[in-house]
Amino acid sequence: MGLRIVIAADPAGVDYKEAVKADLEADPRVEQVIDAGCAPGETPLYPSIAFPAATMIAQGQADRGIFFCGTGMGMAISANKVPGVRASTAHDSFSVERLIMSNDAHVLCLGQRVIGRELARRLASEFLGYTFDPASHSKANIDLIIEHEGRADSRAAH
Ligand SMILES: O=C(CO)[C@H](O)COP(=O)(O)O
Repeated sequence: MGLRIVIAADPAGVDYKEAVKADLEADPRVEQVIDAGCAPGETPLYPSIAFPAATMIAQGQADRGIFFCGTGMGMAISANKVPGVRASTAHDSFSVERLIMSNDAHVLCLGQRVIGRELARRLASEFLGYTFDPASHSKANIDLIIEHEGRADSRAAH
């Protein structure tokens, strides 16, 4: 079964979102592309786009996300506030590889004001090519993050 990818951007990242969206729609590894906005010409604040987009992953409606803003950082910070979602900016091939292989992340965040369009398109494609190995030594790190989130949730509930 193919990947379900949610894409999202604020106004500073929308041009790259549109370019990557076209790539994903032509990618045989991708089963579904979900565009969580914004549309060109809209002017939302980035958290208002990132929260619902990341929630789609937390709720199992999407497998991974590729989010865009000026630097990639605001979208990453916002996405990480959604429990269960791991997101980071990564602007080179090695970091994108480790984002999956070390961090089992769900969301790659890219900065339209930081890297060129062709590099963004390439990194988005590379991001889909990796699958986390649950037998790797990195699993213990991920488990500790998940355990911490569980504790944080139970504290919030009391
Ligand atoms: O890059 C951004 C957030 O990390 C966003 O696209 C622009 O944010 P701003 O500098 O607060 O306008």
